[in-house]
Amino acid sequence: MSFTSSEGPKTLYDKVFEDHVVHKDESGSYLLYIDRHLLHEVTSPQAFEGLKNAGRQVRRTNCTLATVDHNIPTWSRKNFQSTETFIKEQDSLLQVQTLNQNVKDFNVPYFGMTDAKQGIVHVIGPEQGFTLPGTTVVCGDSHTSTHGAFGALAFGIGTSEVEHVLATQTIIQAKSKNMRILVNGKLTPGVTSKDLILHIIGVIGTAGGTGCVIEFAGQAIEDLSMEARMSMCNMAIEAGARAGMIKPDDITFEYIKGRPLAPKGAEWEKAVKYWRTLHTDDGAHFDYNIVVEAKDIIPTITWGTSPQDALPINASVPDPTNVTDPIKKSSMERALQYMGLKPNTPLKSIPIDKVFIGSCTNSRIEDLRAAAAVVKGQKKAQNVKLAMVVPGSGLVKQQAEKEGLDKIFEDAGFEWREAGCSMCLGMNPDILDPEERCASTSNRNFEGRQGARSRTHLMSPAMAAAAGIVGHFMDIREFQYKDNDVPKISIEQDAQDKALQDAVYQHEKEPLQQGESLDELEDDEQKDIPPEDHVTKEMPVKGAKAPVPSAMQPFLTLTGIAAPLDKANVDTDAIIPKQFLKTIKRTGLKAGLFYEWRFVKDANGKDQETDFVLNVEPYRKAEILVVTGDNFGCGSSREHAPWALKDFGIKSIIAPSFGDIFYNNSFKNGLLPIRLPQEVILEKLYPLAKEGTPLTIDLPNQKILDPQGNVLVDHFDVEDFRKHCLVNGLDDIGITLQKEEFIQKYEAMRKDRFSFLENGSKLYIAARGTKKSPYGNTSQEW
Ligand SMILES: CC(C)[C@H](C(=O)O)[C@@H](O)C(=O)O
Ligand code: SF4
Repeated sequence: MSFTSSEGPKTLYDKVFEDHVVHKDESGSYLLYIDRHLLHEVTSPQAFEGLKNAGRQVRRTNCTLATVDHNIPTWSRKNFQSTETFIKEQDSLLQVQTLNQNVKDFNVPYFGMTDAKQGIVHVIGPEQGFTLPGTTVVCGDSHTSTHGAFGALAFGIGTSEVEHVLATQTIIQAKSKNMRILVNGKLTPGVTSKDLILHIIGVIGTAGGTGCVIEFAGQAIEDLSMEARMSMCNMAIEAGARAGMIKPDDITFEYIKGRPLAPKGAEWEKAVKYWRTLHTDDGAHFDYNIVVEAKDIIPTITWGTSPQDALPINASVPDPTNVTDPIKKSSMERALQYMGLKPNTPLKSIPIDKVFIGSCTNSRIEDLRAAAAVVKGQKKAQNVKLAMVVPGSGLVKQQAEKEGLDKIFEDAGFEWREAGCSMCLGMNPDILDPEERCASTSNRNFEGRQGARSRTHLMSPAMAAAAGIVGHFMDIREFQYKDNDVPKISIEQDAQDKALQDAVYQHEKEPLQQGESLDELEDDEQKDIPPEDHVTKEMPVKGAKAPVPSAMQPFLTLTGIAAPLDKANVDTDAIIPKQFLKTIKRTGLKAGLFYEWRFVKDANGKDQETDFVLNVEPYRKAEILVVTGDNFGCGSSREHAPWALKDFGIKSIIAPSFGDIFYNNSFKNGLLPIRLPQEVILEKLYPLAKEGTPLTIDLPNQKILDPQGNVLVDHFDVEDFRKHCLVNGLDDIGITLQKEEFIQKYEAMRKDRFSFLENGSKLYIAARGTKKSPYGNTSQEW
């Protein structure tokens, strides 16, 4: 039974999407059921607060799994006593404590700091078998696209949507376009999926996938291990896509089988039968088709401040004098200045200061093995001040230690750390000093990403490790390995992986009795789990007030000063840098808006205003932003970006295109993003904004006018449903809760057809409070 029935051949995305439609309204907007919801401490506090204020509960705790990752220090937890003593930064501590409390209040399964299963949210989901093919997976985090490697429809959402999913287990979605990136042939030795995805982003650009779900297909993709597939899909968001997907196959099933939250026994068989139907049908329509020849790709790194600034390692730093497009030329000049690079310098000759091996892109066991293979028997270069290796989860760490990888790194002078996001974003103490250059396996090289004025170059784990050994970037294919016994840049899944992984899981459980298999034990455990449907439905919510209708200010007509911004690819890290994300409130973010662009430090370390447009009259009172370049709000899912803009007084942003998640988040906060062709902006709106002339945005009539009432733009597009909500100041959750009947109908169908999804994270709800800490402490968070 399907809730929608479109005829004809379908793409993988079409199939998964259609199998989750709860309701489609007249305006064409869909309500989709969410199977898996991951939570972390940065984007959830305001969502839980919203639930509490409205007296709402978590609809399905067993579809939910929480962990801490962004804020936590990566230094040793051997002497861990309490979160309070371990986390020194008070704002980081507050976010972690808030999550600790929220998971208790709402009975959400949680891997806290004393749990060996804790780790980066996109590492733990797959590792536990929580992420499954054909599921919808969301998280208040842009790199949720990672989970698409399993043939799941997985995408990042903002905090308002986190609240929506917690309350309703659904999300309001428009259908995306289908894009296929076909990678023909085989990758050559030394070339990994990280090189492949950097190459692809270099070709299609960071806005290339906007509005699309990308399916990665072809021989080179099918040959990839699950871990390598995850690195690919992880960075689909850097190509601007809503999600990345790869058809599930035997490699996928083999990876999932036996994981703690994966279906077992007959449910496993039923699941695999369904999962085998999840592939693009012959003749299915793709809106965009891109073909890449695997043999053409060589190890690739970034030189600039956007993931699209990717080049083969044997290239040189680009020269802006060769660029004619003025916007591209000036952004290249700025990037080179920021990165401290001279045009035409060979990439291989650039020295580095630090190495970071980690992040949700490349912190899994296979990544660590590839890096260890390079490092084995070698020593970190003298000029490299720090090389740190941060495993993606406690379980990855344990496995690496069993294999002796920690020793290999430490012998070479690399630091071996505890799991977390770490220097990928530096919300914890792991940051670069100003102007330090880092060889990093992460996914974003934005300005200030790894610390104020930091310089990030993205690359594969083996390339980052090699840079740490020789002290500058190098082509991994030319690297002289010391020890031939260790696997070199393995792209294949090692069968031993899972055996070891299973051993780790087993260690986590009660010791097995003689003759008892792990499978049997898990089946028994699952029998003990109380029959759940809406486990928390009757649960009193601590701190809950009487239900209040939450409504926004209606948006009708806006007349205001429009600030001109002549930039492309303005990412949400630039709109609101990471240090301002450590709040548990939605307000008070004005001071952080465009912080690195609005302020410089004086000799006394005090903030002084720059000549950035919002510091100049009359734009200090701007209510509209007129942006000339594409892809405004790309990158992170942080809803703090629209919160900060709103706090400043901005109510509408006009740009040629927007980052998908930012676009969504804006509407949820009463902020109107308007897409217009670049030539219209340049000809009609930008000149008026430059001279300080106010603009009028008439949302009901979808027009833009000048102060005399002359029509400048006689039509802009906005989806009916979004317009309806803005014009009437309506709250999405309230609207969705009125569709309870449809949600229940879907859930009844799901219980039958997708019974193998029912348990979800229930194992950890039942187990809560009974397990011992692997570190031997009695933990309050356990
Ligand atoms: C903090 C979170 C909102 C953010 C994201 O969405 O990506 C972070 O993980 C990042 O990588 O910038
Ligand atoms: S991109 Fe970095 S900060 Fe964001 S979830 Fe991944 S590891 Fe964490």
